Amino acid sequence: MAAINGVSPLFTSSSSLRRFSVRSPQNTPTISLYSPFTPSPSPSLSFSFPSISLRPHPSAKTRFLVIASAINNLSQIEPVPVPVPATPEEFAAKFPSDAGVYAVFDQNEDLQFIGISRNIAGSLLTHKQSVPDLCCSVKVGVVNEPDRTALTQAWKSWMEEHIQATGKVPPGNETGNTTWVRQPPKKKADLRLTPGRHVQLTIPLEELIDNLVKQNKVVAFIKGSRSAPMCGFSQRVIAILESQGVDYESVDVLDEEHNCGLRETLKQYSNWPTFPQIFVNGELVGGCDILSSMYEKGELAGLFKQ
Ligand SMILES: N[C@@H](CCC(=O)N[C@@H](CS)C(=O)NCC(=O)O)C(=O)O
Ligand code: FES
Repeated sequence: MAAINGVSPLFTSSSSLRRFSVRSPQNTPTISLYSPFTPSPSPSLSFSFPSISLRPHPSAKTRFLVIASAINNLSQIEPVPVPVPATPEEFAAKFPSDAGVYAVFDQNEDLQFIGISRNIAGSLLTHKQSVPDLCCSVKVGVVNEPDRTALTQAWKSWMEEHIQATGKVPPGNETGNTTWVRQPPKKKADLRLTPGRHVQLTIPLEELIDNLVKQNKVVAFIKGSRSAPMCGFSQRVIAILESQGVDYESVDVLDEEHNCGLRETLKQYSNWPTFPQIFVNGELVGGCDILSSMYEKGELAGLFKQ
């Protein structure tokens, strides 16, 4: 059963909202609406999708004035200005951290994007930080019992309303527009010992390795790149390092273009015959077995703190 709460712009937190129920005559989903407004004539409203009528919740001391409705009344919700600066505290105070739908407007009050979120305040903060100019005010609708169907229905309802009113999809919802999509954090590039085979360095490879492991706190020599390890042992150590949240460098020993000769020279430098090889503070810690064992014993945090 879906329940949807429209959040009024006049309130700074969801806890201060009053709740009303909306029930369809055919007993289709109950929708709860929050309204900041004081008594009004008993409301009765029909929506095209889904077909429902409004009436005050029996326990409500005040009656519902149809302004802060959620799914079929996007146009009737006053937008809430987005706080600047964009801090988690400001957003948590101003917007609910519940699941629901939200519509974002730019400074010209043009609707840019309609989104679904499991944490509306969190999503809005991310948007404000990544596209501040497009994110000036928002309308928010909290969805109670927010299963996938209820959320999708709420989103679809707002989207249909906007398309009906303007004849177009908000730019941020157009196919291929990734402005509002959370991008996965970019992985660091692997380090390279040389610019390429075409440049003949006069510095011996041992010295390059020595500099590299001494100038970087954690270095993993692996087969393949950190984003696409070419061997299960290397993959395992990358996963372990990532799980620790440690800032580390990686070097691909199979990259003969930029690390020509590294595979054999490193074995001599470290006196260790296999890869991966993990160095911390210029010292070889070991390979996959040793790192895995330290991980299982919970010893890695201490190692990386040194
Ligand atoms: N037991 C080793 C497993 C790693 C291993 O056996 N690596 C092999 C296969 S990837 C290797 O590097 N052989 C030398 C080479 O390929 O040059 C560890 O703990 O790291
Ligand atoms: S490349 Fe075959 S086991 Fe590592």
